[in-house]
Amino acid sequence: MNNKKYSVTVAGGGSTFTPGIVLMLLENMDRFPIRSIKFYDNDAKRQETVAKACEIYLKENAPEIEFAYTTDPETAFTDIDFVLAHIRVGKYAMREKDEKIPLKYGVLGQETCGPGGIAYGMRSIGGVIEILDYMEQYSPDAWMLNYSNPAAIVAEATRRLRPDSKILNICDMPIDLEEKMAHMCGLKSRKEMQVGYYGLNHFGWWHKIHDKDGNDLMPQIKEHVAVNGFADALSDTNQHVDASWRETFTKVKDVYAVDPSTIPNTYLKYYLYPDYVVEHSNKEYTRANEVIDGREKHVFGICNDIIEKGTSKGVEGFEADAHATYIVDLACALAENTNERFLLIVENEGAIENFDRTAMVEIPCIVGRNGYEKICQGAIPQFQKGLMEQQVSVEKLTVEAWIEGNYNKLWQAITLSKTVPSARVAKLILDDLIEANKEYWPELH
Ligand SMILES: NC(=O)c1ccc[n+]([C@@H]2O[C@H](COP(=O)([O-])OP(=O)(O)OC[C@H]3O[C@@H](n4cnc5c(N)ncnc54)[C@H](O)[C@@H]3O)[C@@H](O)[C@H]2O)c1
Ligand SMILES: O=P(O)(O)OC[C@H]1O[C@H](O[C@H]2[C@H](O)[C@@H](O)[C@@H](O)O[C@@H]2CO)[C@H](O)[C@@H](O)[C@@H]1O
Ligand SMILES: [Mn+2]
Repeated sequence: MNNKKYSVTVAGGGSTFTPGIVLMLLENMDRFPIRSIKFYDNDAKRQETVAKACEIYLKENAPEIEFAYTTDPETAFTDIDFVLAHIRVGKYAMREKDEKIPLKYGVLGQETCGPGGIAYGMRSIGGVIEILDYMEQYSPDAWMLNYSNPAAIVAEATRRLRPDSKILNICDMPIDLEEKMAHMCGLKSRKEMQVGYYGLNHFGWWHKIHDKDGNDLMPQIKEHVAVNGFADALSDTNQHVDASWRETFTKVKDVYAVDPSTIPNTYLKYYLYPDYVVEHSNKEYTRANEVIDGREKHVFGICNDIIEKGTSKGVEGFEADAHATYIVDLACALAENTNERFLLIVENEGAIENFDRTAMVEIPCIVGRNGYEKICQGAIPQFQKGLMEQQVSVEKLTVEAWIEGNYNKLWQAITLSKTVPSARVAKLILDDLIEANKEYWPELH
């Protein structure tokens, strides 16, 4: 280990995930020493609540770390080694619209899937590119670890618009699910497994899982998933106690049944059972409402409590986000050349042999000081290839629509989504989304 101490900027300082990430960083100081943490957000008021609480917590628990929060890009991005980016352009107010507008027309409403995910992508591209540009302007050697959603569309946009930038796009859903699979096999951690995985972000499959001695764990995991999905494999650190997440973890058994040769990502539910999802949705109260009434109230409640009391001592509820340790793992891999394996969202270039070379795919990679090397996944089956070809076209058309301001390409993107029944319905949804997103989308012609 070199003796360097790192300087980190959290972009989206006002995120509900920020306190969990800060505590997780503090827990990992032995392997990832930190000299400075800065928060950056474009909503000063939202960020201030999270920042003031974290400032108190840091003073009481790690006074040696310099801390600052700002809305000024130069202050935020100067003299840093890493940007941890988790912005939500349009915040929960727009997530709610993403979810409720499609439902008006009988189409599922989801944060990152279907028309809602496309709408969110059209807002996120500009925000993420702006942060990447600030980082490159003020700290050209820094790396951005991006988990701002919708990661598939954001990754395609950065491939098209900033192909040489130092950004790694990553998602924590496979990490959460691997933790559950490790539990199914009686292992302590997902790190005791080695996996083969292919797909797009929120659209992938495990096709190989071995333990450290090379034993095949797939039969044991399949036996469990066939009956229970991921439902009863919740780990102690699992945050998803909300009913909607439990339902999603259970539904995996039906997703698995369609192709029992692989283990699916939970998000495939939205593409393979969209009718079921719509039937089980409440048009008036979607996941955005659940999050506003749940996670957001919880996190901001704790922050306000700490600020009022002037101390974090005796205030319960601030918890390190255990699943987010992959962020430290990833930063360490880059900084310390650990050559650890991660599922990253990267340009295919033949890693999935029979799939578009330019697609941004989610596959295992080895990460070290000079970035990543992809691990070839070979040829994929016709079923997955067909689904992925349709979905990657949705993602590419969305990015093209954003770059060109092209109405028809966005209409095509929504029409192509497996969650949408026809071009007619796609147009109705699109026209409502345009109205709702005036403040955020480029003008479409
Ligand atoms: N990749 C993953 O697996 C994964 C996992 C969890 C969350 N996420 C993503 O993390 C993000 C945060 O989620 P959340 O629920 O905490 O949302 P949130 O709304 O609580 O936080 C997002 C913050 O981003 C800020 N923001 C918006 N646009 C910005 C911009 N242009 N520049 C700077 N800041 C900006 C907002 O003001 C807000 O404070 C979302 O994109 C979410 O989808 C990703
Ligand atoms: O509906 P939300 O906002 O609760 O969750 C949407 C996100 O879900 C996944 O992330 C989970 C993650 O899998 C889990 O380990 C833990 O960290 O919580 C996250 C948020 O609930 C998904 O990967 C994200 O992309 C979604 O934004
Ligand atoms: Mn994700």
